[in-house]
Amino acid sequence: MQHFSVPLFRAQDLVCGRDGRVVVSSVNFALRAGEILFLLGPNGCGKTTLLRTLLRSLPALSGEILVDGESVANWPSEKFARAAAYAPQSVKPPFPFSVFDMVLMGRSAHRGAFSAPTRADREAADQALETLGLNRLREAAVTEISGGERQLVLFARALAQQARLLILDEPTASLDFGNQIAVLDHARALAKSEGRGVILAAHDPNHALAYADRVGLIGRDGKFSLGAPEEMITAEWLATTYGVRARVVPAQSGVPAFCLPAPRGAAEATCEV
Ligand SMILES: Nc1ncnc2c1ncn2[C@@H]1O[C@H](COP(=O)(O)OP(=O)(O)OP(=O)(O)O)[C@@H](O)[C@H]1O
Repeated sequence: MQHFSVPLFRAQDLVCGRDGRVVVSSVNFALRAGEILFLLGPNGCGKTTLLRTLLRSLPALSGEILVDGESVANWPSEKFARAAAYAPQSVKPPFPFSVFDMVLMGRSAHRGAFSAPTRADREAADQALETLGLNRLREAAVTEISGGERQLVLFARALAQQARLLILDEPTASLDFGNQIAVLDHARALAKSEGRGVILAAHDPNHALAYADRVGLIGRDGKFSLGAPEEMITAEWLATTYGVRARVVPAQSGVPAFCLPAPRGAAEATCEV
């Protein structure tokens, strides 16, 4: 039996890169069932590189990845895919699969490569479409829907995979305000009600302040650092990382902390911390 204190997922002294060049270093974290980890950092700092390394689709330059305390280095890909599901940044697929077939692809880890989908596979795909309000697009070609709709389809495909760990690359980037909150609420429900682990790359610090249990920051130098959201997302960090003056309002009376950027040229007094 799994001891309760063993994290669902752990990255240990991980160094990630492209073509042998180090992009992100000093990655150390343990994610427990029920936790949400946000990754934040400027464009090009290495969030996708790190996520793809965690997923083993890019080789780690050094370090180790463990699921339930076991190194995944030699796991067959089907076994790893049953543990970890991925929704990439929105991409336009090369073939006009139907939305339903695209979501059904999330089930391929649960059956042999050449086996027909089972009833359980179809039910899982239907459930994911229903959850995200995508039923009306069920038969639409994924090449003929909007960018935001395609992003929801990629999230639905990851949901259909029913893995214990969800890795989401900017899942709200092309979504309207309502769908951003719906996706984040759903990710939180999966963590808090079903005990899944969620790792999510994002750009909006307010999303991390409202939804993260912990935040991993990647600096422009590629160094990874980890902490509680309000420890990591400070006015100083926003200024040095993005050159944005902002006021960070601490959590109070059930309202999560949030940051309020001041437009350049606005009076200094508007963003006192
Ligand atoms: N396919 C690739 N081949 C080689 N280098 C790449 C490739 N994709 C990205 N890079 C480089 O790797 C570094 C990290 O890129 P990555 O996409 O991981 O950053 P990111 O933080 O996810 O960026 P963004 O916020 O813009 O999505 C950058 O220097 C980028 O130019």
